[in-house]
Amino acid sequence: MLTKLFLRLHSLPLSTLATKRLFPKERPLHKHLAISLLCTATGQALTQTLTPDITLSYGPSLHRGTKPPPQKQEQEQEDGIIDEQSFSRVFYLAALRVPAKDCFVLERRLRGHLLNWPRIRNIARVPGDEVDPELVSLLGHRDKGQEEGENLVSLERRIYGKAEGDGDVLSPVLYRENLAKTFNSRGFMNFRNLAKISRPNRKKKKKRKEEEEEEMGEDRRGVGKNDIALVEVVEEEQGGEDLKGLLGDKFEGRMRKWRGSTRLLLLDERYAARNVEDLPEAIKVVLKEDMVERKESTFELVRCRLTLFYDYWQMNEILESLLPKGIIVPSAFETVGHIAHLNLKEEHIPYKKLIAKVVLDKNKPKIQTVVNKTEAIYNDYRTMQLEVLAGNHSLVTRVVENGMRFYVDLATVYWNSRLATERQRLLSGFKRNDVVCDVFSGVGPIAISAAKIVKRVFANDLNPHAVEYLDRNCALNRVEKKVEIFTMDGRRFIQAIFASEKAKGITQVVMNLPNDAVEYLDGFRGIFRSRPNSGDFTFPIIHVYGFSKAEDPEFDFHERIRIALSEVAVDVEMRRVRLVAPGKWMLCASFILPETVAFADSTLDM
Ligand SMILES: C[S@@+](CC[C@H](N)C(=O)[O-])C[C@H]1O[C@@H](n2cnc3c(N)ncnc32)[C@H](O)[C@@H]1O
Repeated sequence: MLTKLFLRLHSLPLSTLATKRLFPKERPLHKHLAISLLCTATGQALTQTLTPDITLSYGPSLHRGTKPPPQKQEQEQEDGIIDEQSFSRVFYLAALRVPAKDCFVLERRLRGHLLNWPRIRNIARVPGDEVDPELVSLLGHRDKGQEEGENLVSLERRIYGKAEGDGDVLSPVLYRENLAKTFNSRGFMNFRNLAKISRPNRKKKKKRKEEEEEEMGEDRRGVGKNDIALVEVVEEEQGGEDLKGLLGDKFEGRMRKWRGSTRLLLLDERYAARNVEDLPEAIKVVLKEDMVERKESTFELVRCRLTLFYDYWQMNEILESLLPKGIIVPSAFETVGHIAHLNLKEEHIPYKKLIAKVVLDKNKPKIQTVVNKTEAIYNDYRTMQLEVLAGNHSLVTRVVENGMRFYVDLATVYWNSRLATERQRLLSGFKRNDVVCDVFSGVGPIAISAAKIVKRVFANDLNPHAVEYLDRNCALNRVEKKVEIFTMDGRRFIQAIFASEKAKGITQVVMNLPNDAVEYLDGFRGIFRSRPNSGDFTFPIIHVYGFSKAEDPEFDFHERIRIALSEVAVDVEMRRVRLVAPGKWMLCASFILPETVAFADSTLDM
């Protein structure tokens, strides 16, 4: 059943319009949700309804709308397989069909009355709404006082060489001659040679097309269905001239009024079941103005169906509906390059593959792999035990931080994107003449970024995989000449580097191994002991990271530093970096290596 309103000047005032013509069966929202099965004329099941949630009476929600009938047999939900079809929801709305060229002006005017749903454009397109302007000009416009019938006859003559009642068909030669005389340059499209002369060159044509698209403000690729939603007109006027025969199947029913390209302005869902006289004044004014201006309306009110697909819904909406009630929906994850890194709780484990699939689906294409940390970090290299739950199994990824690129293999090296801000802060304190010594460098986020600022960097890590990536990343960021790489235990590295000639210029030392770095501070005791006291020494600034669960984390950390250095008078600048767990702080302490420590007698047992 198709119904539409065709507004004509004489039909004013709008309140006199027969309400039933517009939406023959009023279907207010609550009724709509209550219907268990809506049947089409052929008796097929059209929709399955959902139990309405009274608390959610407005806006798109998986608890609202109706489910379209399944297209294929619903499958048992397997591990990690999501029945995407079960997330489709159908909403019925009213829309104004308007000429494409007017849609943006009207959108601005009617803003408060249009559909305002996230990610749904209130200017919608349906298949066949685009009409070649040349065809429109061939038909002419009724505004010019020409009857539609005349337009059709003239169009038929131009396309077929004859119209109904014209008698014999013209001979091809005469026909072409006739055409050549009457057509303007754009009318030669069907005749190759003539078309070549008259067709604007490709570049110009492309430019014109782009301009037209820009005018329309839309991307033609978005016509009809996209991945998140589909708008279809479900009720419109029947009758009128059928131009299908002339223009092809896709124009069936659409071109009867021959207005050219059109767009749908989706009206706010409150107006879904309203008749024209019940629409707000702002909309009625627009309709009236149109009729006055053009002698007959080019606007029509249609009923349409908006289907929202799996891709429309946000991650939390999908997870909420997938997971049993009472289970907290995992909402956050860390990302390292193309990898999403979950930290699932015990209660999530039975659903880990489903959760991972949703995370993957909702964060493509940036996320290609979803992993879960299977146990806390205990090993020396601070690497994580990861289980790949969805996507590709490659844990080698590329991260961009601070304008630098880093290759990382999460299976063998440490990386934490959450420290990016802290690293940035640390780097902001480095100067051109600094020489940096990164004792626990990992794949180089500090060392390599520092190398762009400072004179020289000595970077060390015990993990051979980390050092391999450090080397690769230095080359990738073109700092290989500035960075000298070592693979040693941190304490021995400190001893070795400060025993060498390199020690002279070292101004900054970074010790980012928060679990244990403070224990390595004893490595500085006596580093200059064997050198003459009058020598040219630089006492570097040491930046050491640590965790503290104490009530006064700064005091606690300071105490541990003093103990490690066996020195009471250490003037420390302390900063809280971030809360890593409830009650557990990560801190950064910065201090100048005390002279007493550097020349201390007690050294490490080598
Ligand atoms: C927390 S990570 C920090 C890495 C890097 N600074 C970053 O911000 O990504 C600590 C690094 O210290 C390395 N490491 C652990 N124990 C070490 C030791 N005894 N000597 C040297 N490096 C060590 C680990 O392999 C790891 O790469």
